[in-house]
Amino acid sequence: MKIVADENMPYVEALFAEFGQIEFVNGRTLTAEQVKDADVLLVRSVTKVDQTLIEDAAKLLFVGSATIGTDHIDLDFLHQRGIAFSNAPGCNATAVGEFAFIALLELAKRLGTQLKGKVIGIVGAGNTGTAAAKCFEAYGLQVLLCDPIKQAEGDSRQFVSLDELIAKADVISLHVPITKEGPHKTWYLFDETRLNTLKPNTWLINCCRGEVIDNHALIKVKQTRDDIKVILDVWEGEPNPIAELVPLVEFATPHIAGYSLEGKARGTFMLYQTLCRLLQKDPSKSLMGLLPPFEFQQRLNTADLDENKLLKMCRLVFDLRDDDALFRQSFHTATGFDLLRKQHTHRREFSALAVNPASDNAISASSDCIKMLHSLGYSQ
Ligand SMILES: NC(=O)c1ccc[n+]([C@@H]2O[C@H](COP(=O)([O-])OP(=O)(O)OC[C@H]3O[C@@H](n4cnc5c(N)ncnc54)[C@H](O)[C@@H]3O)[C@@H](O)[C@H]2O)c1
Ligand SMILES: O=C(O)[C@H](O)[C@H](O)COP(=O)(O)O
Repeated sequence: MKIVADENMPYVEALFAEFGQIEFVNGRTLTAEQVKDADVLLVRSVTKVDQTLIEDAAKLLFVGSATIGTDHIDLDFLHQRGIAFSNAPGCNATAVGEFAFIALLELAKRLGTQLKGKVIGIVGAGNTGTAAAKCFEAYGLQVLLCDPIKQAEGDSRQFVSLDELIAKADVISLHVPITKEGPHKTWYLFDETRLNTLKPNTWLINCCRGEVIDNHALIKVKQTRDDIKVILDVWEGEPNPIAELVPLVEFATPHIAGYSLEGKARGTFMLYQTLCRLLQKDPSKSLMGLLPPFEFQQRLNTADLDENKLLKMCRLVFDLRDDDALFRQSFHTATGFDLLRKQHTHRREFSALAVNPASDNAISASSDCIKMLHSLGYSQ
């Protein structure tokens, strides 16, 4: 069996070698010629899988995308050809939720203010939106959810309309898929008109898909409204963000919100499980067996865990400032954006780090802080 896999997908060798020969390819420049004799194709969000790419791949039985989003896949064409497909829903949701939380702590620090006390509006209450809400709620923040689709399906959580969310939230975090049609289409959901309705001093963070915000309109609005603060992990026209926008953004990263080692491992592992099912084979590997331990010990006085100290704890797993600095240095070169992603050092999720009270410090104030850290996702 021949497996063609994106070279930037960790753990493919460890999980798929048992099925046959693996050929690693550059997913961005993948051609029909390279996939024509593949049985299995494993891709990331940068590969457009459509008729042009796989028309001649007569043996292709499975396409797997180690991503949450499926906007790069022509699902109808795969269905027509009878090729099995799986993405990896939820694989990197925790990573995205923690990214949004850490990024907003960083923004508060940079602006000399506090995240504590802010009202957070989450647009799209699926896997990543829910993971983000979990972090904000663990920190005691009020969260408003907007998801008309889930609301219509009878989801038991409380929802608000987008207009109400914009009017009430201090922070807006975007977590929708990109859709170009229908009553809830998200392409340019935040166009110039909507951006102009943001209340003064709103913080806007996008870690879903770049085109959910009209980036040209955002430049225009930011030029007259510096009170709005923006964090962007995703950009219109990736891998070529509009250069003029970058200096207007407080934190800029190259589509790596989902890049935790755990998230990457889960993504590849979910495709492995699907292929095992398809081939009616019992999986011989385990997810936990893939992840290296994260060893770190530090004595913290958690009795007074203020926001500064909380941010320091978050920086143990992910220091967003490094990615922001690297992005500004090299996003504008021809291959800069993709190289930043390829060379990204996968961070760990909060769960990789165990937090326990020191035996001589088990007073009730510290145990509240420890409970909060555990609710955020740190292990016991
Ligand atoms: N930056 C990254 O690294 C990264 C990582 C993972 C996912 N993503 C992107 O984030 C998107 C969301 O991921 P997810 O796992 O939460 O997906 P999901 O499908 O679990 O949730 C998306 C939610 O958005 C809701 N929605 C759709 N249209 C809406 C609208 N107009 N208004 C409000 N809600 C709407 C849906 O009902 C759904 O509940 C993915 O499709 C992917 O494009 C980015
Ligand atoms: O849809 C997703 O899962 C994310 O956007 C994902 O993090 C994209 O990462 P890539 O596949 O480009 O490595």
